[in-house]
Amino acid sequence: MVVVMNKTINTMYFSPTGTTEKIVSGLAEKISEKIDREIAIKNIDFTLPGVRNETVSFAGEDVVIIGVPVYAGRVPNVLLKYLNSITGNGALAIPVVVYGNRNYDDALIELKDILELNGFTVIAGGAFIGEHSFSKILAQNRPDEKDMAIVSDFANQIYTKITTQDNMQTVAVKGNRPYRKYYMPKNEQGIAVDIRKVSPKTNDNCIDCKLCVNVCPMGSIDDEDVSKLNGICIKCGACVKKCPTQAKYYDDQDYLRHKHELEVGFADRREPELFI
Ligand SMILES: Cc1cc2nc3c(=O)[nH]c(=O)nc-3n(C[C@H](O)[C@H](O)[C@H](O)COP(=O)(O)O)c2cc1C
Repeated sequence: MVVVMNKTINTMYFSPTGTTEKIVSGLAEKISEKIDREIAIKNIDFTLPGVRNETVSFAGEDVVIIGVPVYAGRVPNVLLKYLNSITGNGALAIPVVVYGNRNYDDALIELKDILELNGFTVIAGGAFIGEHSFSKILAQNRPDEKDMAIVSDFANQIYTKITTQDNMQTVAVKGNRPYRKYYMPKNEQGIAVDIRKVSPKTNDNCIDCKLCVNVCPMGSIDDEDVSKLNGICIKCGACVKKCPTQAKYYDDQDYLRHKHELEVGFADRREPELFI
């Protein structure tokens, strides 16, 4: 039997430190390798704010692999408006969430619900692990080779599902409804602390290359004075991890305590979870 897949493979991701991009692109590449003809993967990287002003809509012949990092156990709230504006028109979707080895809580079910409300048919979903945005040691260098082997296996399963089922079955994923509240760090007394106002400082290593200005997903770093913020900071880690001279750092005690607590408390390796 010759299996024909007349689908266009699309990827969409928000990925300030690149781990979500690695999983989503890896999945798309592995699926397209199975298809017996040259196909181009269409990609929308919506990490930068300008891209999120453009409207996006799909059609029935599209397969869309869409990924976001897990922030506070949920889909990053700054993305909700954009995500809700994407139209599926019956396209098949594979939601992917990538988390920093603590937990993905209700992020995957939330992303799946958003996609279904937008008119997508959700046929598979996955939660993967990426190096934590706050840390250089928590889930260090993940996704790694072992993760990418699981990505490859997941791609095979997705390909099989798409090419063998006439009536695409939707998938159930792990998570609670109603969703749990946004996860909040606690201080030494066990009281929840709000680190939303925390933002990175800039030290003398800064060579004013403006890279941070160009990678900030909120477009918040002042072009003239890169130590100044003109908008909100979501603590995504892009400016800190991408700075070529390690000039961006945090000194907020609650933030640093939380980071340490995560590094100590969630050191045991977690493994990807696939739903299909
Ligand atoms: C504001 C914020 C909140 C986060 N919350 C969680 C969380 O609840 N659970 C978790 O395991 N990781 C959490 N992370 C870590 C990221 O989900 C993880 O590092 C992810 O791989 C980052 O994706 P990216 O490389 O595509 O930016 C959080 C990161 C940030 C910036």
